[in-house]
Amino acid sequence: MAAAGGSAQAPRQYKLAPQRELRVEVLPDGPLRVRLVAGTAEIFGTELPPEGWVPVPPRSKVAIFTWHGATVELDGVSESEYTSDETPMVIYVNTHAILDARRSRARAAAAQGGVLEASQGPRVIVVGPTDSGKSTLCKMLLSWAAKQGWKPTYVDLDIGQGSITIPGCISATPIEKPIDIVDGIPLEMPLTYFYGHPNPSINPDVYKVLMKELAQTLDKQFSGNSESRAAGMIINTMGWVEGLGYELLLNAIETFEANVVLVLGQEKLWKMLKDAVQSKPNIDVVKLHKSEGVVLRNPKYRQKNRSFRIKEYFYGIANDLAPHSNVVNFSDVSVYKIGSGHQAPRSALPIGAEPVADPTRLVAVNISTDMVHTVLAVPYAKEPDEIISSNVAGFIHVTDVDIQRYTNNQENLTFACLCIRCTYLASMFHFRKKLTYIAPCPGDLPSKLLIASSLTWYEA
Ligand SMILES: Nc1ncnc2c1ncn2[C@@H]1O[C@H](COP(=O)(O)OP(=O)(O)OP(=O)(O)O)[C@@H](O)[C@H]1O
Repeated sequence: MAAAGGSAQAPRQYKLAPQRELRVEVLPDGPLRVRLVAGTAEIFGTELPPEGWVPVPPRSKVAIFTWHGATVELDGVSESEYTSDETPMVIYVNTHAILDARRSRARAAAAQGGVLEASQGPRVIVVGPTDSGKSTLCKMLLSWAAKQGWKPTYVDLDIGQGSITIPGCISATPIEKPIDIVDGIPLEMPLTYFYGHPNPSINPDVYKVLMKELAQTLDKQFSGNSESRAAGMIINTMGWVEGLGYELLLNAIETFEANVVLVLGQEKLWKMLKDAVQSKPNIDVVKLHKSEGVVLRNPKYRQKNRSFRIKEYFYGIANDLAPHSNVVNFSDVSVYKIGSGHQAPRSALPIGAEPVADPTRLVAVNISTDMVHTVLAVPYAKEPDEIISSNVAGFIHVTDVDIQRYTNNQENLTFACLCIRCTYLASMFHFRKKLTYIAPCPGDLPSKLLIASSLTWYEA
């Protein structure tokens, strides 16, 4: 076992015996790279190429694992690095083999024109407390399946981290090849629904509605694509497994019709879920060991990581993208918030009816300086009432809201207030009312409708 730490480190080689892994934590400002010198090794299911250096992204915590033995070389500074032979990898790969057999059975059933249910591959949901290795296990199961030619669908319900697009979203995307060690989950074809907050307790009903929308859309896609249907889904979930969090997990199992529940590292949760679904014999609830290598991340780290995920959306993981700055008039866009939770006033209701909060109500919001530094989603919706069921085309980040910059250009002058001071000002100036934002691509926004959020990112 070898340890390391912060200061300059010379390139060093590790000879790994079969089924051993080298665990490395990369510093926030990296850089660190790895090279396979001999044998074969993989990072969370994706093989290291036989030649050349592979950069390991800053802040990442990885395990370089070998099935048959390998020598690897590290170059750069790390926060820590050590080897271990205590890994649950054999159990994980056996789980993959069972899922794979189910995929093959589903494909065969589809070829024989059997009943629709038989042609459905495994719908796997991975659950467990925070830092139990859920996202990592999902990556491995997806990459191993893709390596064998399947195109499983990755569904990410973890709005706290957002591994497909940004936090605050629930998303799904087909995985066509092992997940790239540097670029992560491919961004080309995600199906994304915007919740807008990193915590489902802010509006659990909206979270449930969005899960339902996503599940229905995937069902439609599967009905026309027997290969995707046979490959099935791997669903990642939040680490919140108590109270409302547990209720939402049950809801997710039901909504996505999961038939395999993999429970990581918590006996109590496994028992609770097993009891909860005992009347459904088609659901297998399986307990798996958590890897000792999983790194614990405190709330401050998670908050920082959320900001980095937002930054990466606009600037790229390697900081190699250049977002485009744009300006729109307030009158060119309409911003909505989903689910204010406000109750309709009694006066607006029929006599005797009690006001009930509508958690999925759409509320138009005024553009204000409070929006600076927040993320707004751009849905494909053309009408406001389509917003909740619409997936999003992308996101913009508000960099400035200009409400009161005066100009002496007197066109389009509108003043609601008729007091002497305003009337005087109105005769000289008009308010510009412009919103400035960055977007990943140049050009006009694909929709005039925007969805507000509580997600913020402060450009350094
Ligand atoms: N064997 C390992 N060696 C080193 N690092 C690991 C190992 N397994 C997982 N990690 C790292 O530990 C961290 C936490 O793992 P992961 O994100 O999979 O947990 P999680 O249960 O999904 O977390 P969350 O609570 O955010 O949902 C990640 O940075 C991951 O890369």
